[in-house]
Amino acid sequence: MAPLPPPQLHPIPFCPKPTATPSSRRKLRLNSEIPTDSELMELLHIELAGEERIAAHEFFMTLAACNTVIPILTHSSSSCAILDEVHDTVGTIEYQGESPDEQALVAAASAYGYTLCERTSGHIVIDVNDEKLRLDVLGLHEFDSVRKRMSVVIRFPSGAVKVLVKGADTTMFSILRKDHKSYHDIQNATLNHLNEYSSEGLRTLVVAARDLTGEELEEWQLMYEDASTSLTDRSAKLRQTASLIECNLTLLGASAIEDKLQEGVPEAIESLRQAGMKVWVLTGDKQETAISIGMSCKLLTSDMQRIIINGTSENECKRLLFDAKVKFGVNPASCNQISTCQSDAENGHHEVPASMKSSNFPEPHAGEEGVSNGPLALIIDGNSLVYILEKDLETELFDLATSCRVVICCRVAPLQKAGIVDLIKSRTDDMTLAIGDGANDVSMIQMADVGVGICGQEGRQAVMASDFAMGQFRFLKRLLLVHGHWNYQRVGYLVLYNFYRNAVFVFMLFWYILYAAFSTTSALTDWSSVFYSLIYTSIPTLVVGILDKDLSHKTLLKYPKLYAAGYRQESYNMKLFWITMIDTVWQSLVVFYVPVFVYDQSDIDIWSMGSLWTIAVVILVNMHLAMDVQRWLIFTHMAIWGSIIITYGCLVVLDLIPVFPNYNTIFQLAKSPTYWLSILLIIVLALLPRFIVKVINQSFRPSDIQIAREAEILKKNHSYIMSKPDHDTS
Ligand SMILES: Nc1ncnc2c1ncn2[C@@H]1O[C@H](COP(=O)(O)OP(=O)(O)OP(=O)(O)O)[C@@H](O)[C@H]1O
Ligand SMILES: [Mg+2]
Repeated sequence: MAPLPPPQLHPIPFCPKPTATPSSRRKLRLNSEIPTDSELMELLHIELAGEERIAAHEFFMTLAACNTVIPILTHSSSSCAILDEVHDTVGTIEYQGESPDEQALVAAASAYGYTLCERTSGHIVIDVNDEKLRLDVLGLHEFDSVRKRMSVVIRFPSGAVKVLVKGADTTMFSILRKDHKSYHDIQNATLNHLNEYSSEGLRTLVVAARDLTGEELEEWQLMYEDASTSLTDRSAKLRQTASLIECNLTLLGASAIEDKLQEGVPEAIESLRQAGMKVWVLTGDKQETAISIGMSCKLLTSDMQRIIINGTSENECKRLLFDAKVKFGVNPASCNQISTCQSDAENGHHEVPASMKSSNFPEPHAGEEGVSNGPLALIIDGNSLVYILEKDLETELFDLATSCRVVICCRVAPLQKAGIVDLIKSRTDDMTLAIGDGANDVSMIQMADVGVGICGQEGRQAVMASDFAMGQFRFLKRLLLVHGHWNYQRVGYLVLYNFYRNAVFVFMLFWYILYAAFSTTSALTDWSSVFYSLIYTSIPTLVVGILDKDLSHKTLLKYPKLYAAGYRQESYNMKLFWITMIDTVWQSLVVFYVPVFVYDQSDIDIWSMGSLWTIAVVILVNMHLAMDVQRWLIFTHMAIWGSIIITYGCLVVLDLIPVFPNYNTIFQLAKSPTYWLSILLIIVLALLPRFIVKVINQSFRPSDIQIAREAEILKKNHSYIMSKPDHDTS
């Protein structure tokens, strides 16, 4: 008998927490916000006979049974366990599960009258149009990203045993029964529907089932038992067991689920791109779905030229890559700076995209002579990646991919996602960032330099494997553009400052050793040497390192290009390091020699000189820091000026102890104005070159950050003046 075309489940809006609708004698119903197809509904309510009716019945039974969703009765006087009892009360049922897609499918099945209402380890109960069916679950082959399908073996009350399977079209069509005479018609009709749905950006699934014979069941049961209790290679054995029964299936239908983009995804991606990052999408979804999602998050635009690589053999992939390179004039990539970031642009229940950021990433070659005019977008599928990543075609892919503005890899397995990140990591010096929300993103998150997990509805595996966790994709913009920028500036400055802070002190001691002709005497007390790093100068370093901000978060979010300072290494680079070191040598010479010259003709003792050097160097490094502080807070004032006061306090205390050689020195010194004037002279002379260079740089060669800062300050002052009442401004 030729089965009729399979029923198509119409796009179902995702309904995360459906609740029961109060209707008399219908005990467990979800809130019917889910739109249903009236024709299909009618079909499902006629007598269970005829191929179309049976296929529709089995389709919804599969949706309700083939999943790992757990129904939770939150408020009900009824119990599904009492199967034959008739209840008038209404229960509220909620579905909980790892996959939001499955929750949506179970909710959809419920809307069509197939309500999953109980699940234990051994059985499930499905309410089929008010008749409760208890089905024994003999085994479950969980979904995995390699098989891209899942199956469940069910014994029906009639004694028949069936395997119900659902999965991605790519892996489902190969395991369907092909001897059926109308197989091709059904397959083509389903494929057309699938293409239609996926080009609308919907996530599609194919549903199929078959009866198991007694022998098949026996053989499978033996293998399943062995595999599920195996201590070694368990997942491989289970996969092998699954393949035993996941074959010769009858196609029942296909479903499509809308996976809405999270709020703010297109804007976030746009900002990341403006900041100079290259965004790549790595998804397990179908190509059409991925392209549609790419369009809706504005990653792909209509003016882009698409290079599609869908090879089925190594040679074909090679040819496609080569042709694309020739056609679009792609030269071998010479870039050495790329960064990656995988982004979950979708709703929490649909993890997805991966991306790469580049600083000096070679700009797309599109637009070259006789070639193309628009930017390039590379779309490549998982099948091709099998040949490309595992063979010697990586270089070709790298050249092509780095020449494209956008890269979308679809139907990729978790390890392929990691492979792509590795491709960029191993061939460039740039930082890669991967972001995702599903278990299939874990390998990629771990492979990338920075892994970000989104706490979505797909479980917590991605979050557990990540360096940073966030609730939504759009927060990535703030994480990178604001916190990334601030942290880079702070760390860059602090590294230089700490080198300077320690080196200026050591150089000062070094000049003394030279001056004293290596006499092994010491001018500074041991206490001063220890306290210098520990007390006198440590707190300002910490406070500025934690609290300083060069620009406000508003400016940084408004002008994503300011992020470029990071990958241009503006805050810390070799040039800056050596300039700082030269400045350090100058400052240490000033600190040491000014007192030497000032007190040249006096009879001052060495401990007094040491005391002067100590306080001078502490004031100097704090003034140096004060010159660079960008945002003055009460804590910054307290830390910087407080450190100088504390240093004086410590010197006074130490000089009060008669057994110390420096006893009383500070009291003698502080009496004379020469002491105070020499400190002033040291500070002015030491910081003068630095001050002049800063002024020249800011006036004649301001960086983007300095310009933005100036604009921010002027605007603030301007708005302050504008907002002042008349009598104030007058
Ligand atoms: N629970 C499931 N049961 C059966 N098939 C599934 C299930 N979840 C996903 N699939 C199918 O397997 C495919 C691959 O899933 P996978 O989780 O690797 O990627 P994805 O969820 O589509 O995309 P992303 O990379 O964005 O997570 C899906 O596109 C879908 O067709
Ligand atoms: Mg997924």
